[in-house]
Amino acid sequence: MEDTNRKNAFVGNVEAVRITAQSVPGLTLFENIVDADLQGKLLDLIESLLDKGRNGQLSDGRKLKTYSGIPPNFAPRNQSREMLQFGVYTHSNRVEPWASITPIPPLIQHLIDRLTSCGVFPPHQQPDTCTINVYQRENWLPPHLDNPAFDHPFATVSLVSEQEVYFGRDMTHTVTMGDDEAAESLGRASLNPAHLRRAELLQERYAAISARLQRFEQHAGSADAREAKEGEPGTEDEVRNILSVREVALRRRYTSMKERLAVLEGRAAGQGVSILVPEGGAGPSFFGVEARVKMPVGSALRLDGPAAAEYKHAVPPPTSRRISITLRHLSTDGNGSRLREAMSKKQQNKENRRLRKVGIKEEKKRLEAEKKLARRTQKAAAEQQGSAKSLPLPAAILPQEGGGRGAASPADGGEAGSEGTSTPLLEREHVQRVYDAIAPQWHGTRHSAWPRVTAFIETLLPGSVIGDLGCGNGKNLPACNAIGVGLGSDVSLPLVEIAANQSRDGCEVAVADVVDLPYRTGAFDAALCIAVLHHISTPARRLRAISECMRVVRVGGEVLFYAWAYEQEGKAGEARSGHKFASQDVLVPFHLRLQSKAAADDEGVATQAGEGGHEVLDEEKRAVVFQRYCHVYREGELEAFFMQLQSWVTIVEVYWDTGNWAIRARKIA
Ligand SMILES: O=C(O)CCC(=O)C(=O)O
Ligand SMILES: [Fe+2]
Repeated sequence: MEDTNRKNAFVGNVEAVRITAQSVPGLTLFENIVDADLQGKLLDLIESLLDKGRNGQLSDGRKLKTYSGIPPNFAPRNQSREMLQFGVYTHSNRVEPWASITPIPPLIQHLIDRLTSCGVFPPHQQPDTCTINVYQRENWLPPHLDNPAFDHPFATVSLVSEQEVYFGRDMTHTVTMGDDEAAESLGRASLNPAHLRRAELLQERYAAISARLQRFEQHAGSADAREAKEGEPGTEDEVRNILSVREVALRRRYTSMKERLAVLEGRAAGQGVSILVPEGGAGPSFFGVEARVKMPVGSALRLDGPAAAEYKHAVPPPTSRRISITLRHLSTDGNGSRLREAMSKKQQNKENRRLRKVGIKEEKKRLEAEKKLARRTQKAAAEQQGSAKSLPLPAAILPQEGGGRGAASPADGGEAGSEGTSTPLLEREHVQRVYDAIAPQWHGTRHSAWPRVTAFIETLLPGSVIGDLGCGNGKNLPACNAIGVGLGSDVSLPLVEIAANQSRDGCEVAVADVVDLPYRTGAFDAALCIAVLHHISTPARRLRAISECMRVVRVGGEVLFYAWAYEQEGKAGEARSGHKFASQDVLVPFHLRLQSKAAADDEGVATQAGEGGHEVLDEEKRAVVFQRYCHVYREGELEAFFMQLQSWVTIVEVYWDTGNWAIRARKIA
């Protein structure tokens, strides 16, 4: 009785309902369906049920699913909202008719009656389910079609604040959480959301980097140039040149991304759809939006025909807290029985199992990530080993300090008077030539940065300019480019050529010996020198390589060095390589499969160091065996070099990682 009175009172208070057909077929907006008085009463009911739900008090002796909070795994993305449901329970767009839930309350039934009397619902198909969505400012819903178990039409009433709803047949979305990207594209390659997001990130990075470059340029002409020693790049002009080369490279990448962005936007416009990116960068972006419908407070939006069946709808984050009430009718099957009855016990069990799985999905993801890290660490150890045992290096072919070069002849380029900067024959034959020849096969098995190297890169400030000194095939460069800009150099041209293509937009790389780097003093914010020092054949050149790496970072910048360790036994629980070295100076064989050798010969890469190298054919294994020179470092040996640089370099960290000694050092002056 009480209910009937209310109904009469409310109907009398509402102004004429305005009905607007929208551009999407089957979509109709009904304005002024709910007046302030009815909204007030609905909000009182909703707030009191929310209070009870949050406190676990919505129960009639059984556990009721009437209230659901935001699932913890959705919370970081805000891709959700609090919910109250009546009649039938739905969860992530799945209908679960067997779940215990409160029946439709009289006030909601009153709202349904009102909608029916205004022509929103046909009298013969009154909604029997209700979902109330409570959105905080950052909450949103991704593009979706409502579960087909619901009849059409269905309708949503909007309360508290005005809200836009998006429609699009191929609408997709991505989510950006600060600097993180969780691409959730659902197809449509022509509007690949990941491309778009990359462009935005690049734009942010560009701004950060160009601000830094400007500051750099202001100082460069004064302090650095004056301090520059003879023979080092550092005069004002040289500084400006290097800066402008770097800036041109950045600008080129930036421009190419901007162009790609414009093409995407143009293509979208040509298809009559738009791309909507969140203000401030964080939040959901929507792609392929064909219509945007503003729902005033108190309006109802009815979806029927194509608007319900073909067009996805999405709810972007509201400008302030918003509540919606969606009213739907659960389908009947051919026999007139409800889905609840039609769903067999077996199906229900299957569904329950699936839901439990969803519950442990997060845990599984975590375990998978852990396993992946362990696999990568093992792989790093395996990469280090090579397939065959190393041989001690005959002492005679080791270059001698103080001008002698062992077996190298003067024509090979003497070291006297050049402070060890010209590459000795041993390194040219047993390092550079080997890598030149094996580059494609090497690249095929070295895919990503080692975990602790990645961890170091990820500690750097966004926009950092990072040198990868001895970059090999460039496997560290994508991680550098994800934070800022990575510039790589390596002694092997074929490897550098591979490295150039490691990132989608290309990488800035150069051919250089690490003992003589072509970069201006202080050019980088940080640098890597990974698996390089063990290929350097004399103590003078090792010292020179370390000080070159330190020279090219700015004061305050850090360099991470990794070099192969003589000690191959890790501590208990650590990954170990199991390798035993016969001596500290060794030749480590690399088996180049014959096919690759032929391919390499075709490209002329194996012949760069001249014909008649050291490699031998192993017909049985169908491989050409190259010998890589390595000097493996004993504990403390690398630190000793740093002692000599004490006045301007300090060691921050020393550790053993899967068969390598690692040193993180900072430039302090
Ligand atoms: O809150 C809205 O406006 C729409 C809600 C919705 O689409 C849904 O719950 O399926
Ligand atoms: Fe929906």
